[in-house]
Amino acid sequence: MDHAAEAHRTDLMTITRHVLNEQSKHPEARGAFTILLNHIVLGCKFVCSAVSKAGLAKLIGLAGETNVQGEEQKKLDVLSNEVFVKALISSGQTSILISEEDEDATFVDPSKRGRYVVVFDPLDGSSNIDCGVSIGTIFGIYMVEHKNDLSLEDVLQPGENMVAAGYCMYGSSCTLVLSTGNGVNGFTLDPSLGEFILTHPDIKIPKKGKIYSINEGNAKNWDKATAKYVENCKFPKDGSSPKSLRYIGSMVADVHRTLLYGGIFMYPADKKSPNGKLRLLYEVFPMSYLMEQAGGQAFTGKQRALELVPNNIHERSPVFLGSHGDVEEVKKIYAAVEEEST
Ligand SMILES: O=P(O)(O)OC[C@H]1O[C@](O)(COP(=O)(O)O)[C@@H](O)[C@@H]1O
Ligand SMILES: [Mg+2]
Ligand SMILES: [Mg+2]
Repeated sequence: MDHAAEAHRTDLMTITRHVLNEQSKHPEARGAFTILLNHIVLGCKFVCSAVSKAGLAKLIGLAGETNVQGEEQKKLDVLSNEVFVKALISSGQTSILISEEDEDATFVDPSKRGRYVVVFDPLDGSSNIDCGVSIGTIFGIYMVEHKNDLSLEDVLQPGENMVAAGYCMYGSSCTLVLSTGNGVNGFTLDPSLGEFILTHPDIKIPKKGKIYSINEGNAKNWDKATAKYVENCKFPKDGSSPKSLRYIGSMVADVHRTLLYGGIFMYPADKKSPNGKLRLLYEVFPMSYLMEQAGGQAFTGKQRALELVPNNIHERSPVFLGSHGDVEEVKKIYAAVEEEST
């Protein structure tokens, strides 16, 4: 066999094997992270299976109503939350969980505690469930030094302190994108094997893209800088071609496209929502972490997103993320508008 064929053969890699390889780079690691990740993967497979039956579940009773057997049908976002909370606690590796669906932080029982704090959006883009459009799960992972005397301070850390982040997209295929701080890799679930296989190794976002992604319905409330940037996407002053607009309304799907094709995804602050819409801990931070790891940028309109320090677990933040060059343009426009006003 020649070398090329040999290399091709060794490329078949499951997500577990990939994480074990990463672990071997840290001699002090004892496998706790691998166990945690296996449980996140389990949660993703579970939710993927539930999402694929979402339309069928409606045949026997609307979500949130009672089905013909008299059983309560759980809404998919509630079900997904239960799946992830159970999967994470039973990993034995978590200490605090923050979920979009739970008002308060969950402090894991000391007998089941590990060293990791997991922040997650169990089902992102839930308004798209009923029309079969891609939705997903987003997660970020922090590590705590100690397992006792834990407080919210252990969670309210800047995004740059995360040790890993990722998302799983439930779309035409089930795709898990992960970074453990050493680049970004994408895995696709082979349903017949029940395994996530490495299909997108070492993802790098294009330096500039041809797509912008924003909810244009909010235009009347935009600030000057956002309006100017979007105008420039449509009528570029440098004579280049206008960008195309794509907006799905599921952050996971919009960010996934941005990561693979390049361009920019924006959910800015505006007059109606001065902090934007997206949640800092479990939407903005994990996606910003992945973008930076793939060579892109994430900016809030004022600063690098990953440097923000959250004040509360469900805090919101504006975000502009994507290709390095496109986010750079937004930064320049914000700086110019700021200078004009001083
Ligand atoms: O409908 P809008 O205002 O454009 O908001 C879309 C954004 O809201 C979200 O759906 C919020 O996520 P949830 O479904 O988890 O609440 C993002 O996925 C998406 O980017
Ligand atoms: Mg969400
Ligand atoms: Mg959600």
